Amino acid sequence: MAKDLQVGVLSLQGSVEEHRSMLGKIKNVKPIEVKSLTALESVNGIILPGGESTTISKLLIEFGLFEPLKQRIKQGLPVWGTCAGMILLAKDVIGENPHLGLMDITVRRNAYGRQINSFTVSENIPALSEQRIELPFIRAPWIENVGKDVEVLCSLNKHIVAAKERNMLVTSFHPELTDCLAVHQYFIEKMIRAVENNK
Ligand SMILES: NC(=O)CC[C@H](N)C(=O)O
Repeated sequence: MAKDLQVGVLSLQGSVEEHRSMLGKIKNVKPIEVKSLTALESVNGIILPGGESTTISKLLIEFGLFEPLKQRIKQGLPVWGTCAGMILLAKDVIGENPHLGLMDITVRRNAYGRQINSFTVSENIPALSEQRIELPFIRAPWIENVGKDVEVLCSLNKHIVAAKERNMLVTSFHPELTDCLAVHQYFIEKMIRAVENNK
């Protein structure tokens, strides 16, 4: 029988509950609230949720998690950044200093405009799911450039909104606000379970 995976959600600010509730619906997965070093050390993978990237970055420093998280991701911990989480992972943020600076992407914050310009589209992303999935965008960033090791998973109107580089997955949109578990399942099976099976 497959061993339970401890899947963390960085729980400092943002859409934390939504991700935890999605993880709670997946078999053999234990959602873990990560806001301490001990919790960070215990997880097999981690989700950096949407919210406000500058706030989450400051809180990471305040809680003493910034460097430890950065190191664990560098060492191969599977990570999925949604929206603000994508901004946190980017090596390059247009007009601002980067935060964790780990993934070879250039992102534009609030690229789609303000809260009022939030929208949902339905797309086929064969790399992530066999079903069509709903993609809610909320003051979302997009990716303007990717480095050579980055795999582009989805573009909308020529803007990249989902990508992967080694152990890092990023999406501009919020699957945790839909009732479709496909992207969570992808992260767990294809990224976390894959690493665990190779240990
Ligand atoms: N829904 C989100 O995560 C929005 C991201 C937010 N606009 C930021 O720049 O951090």
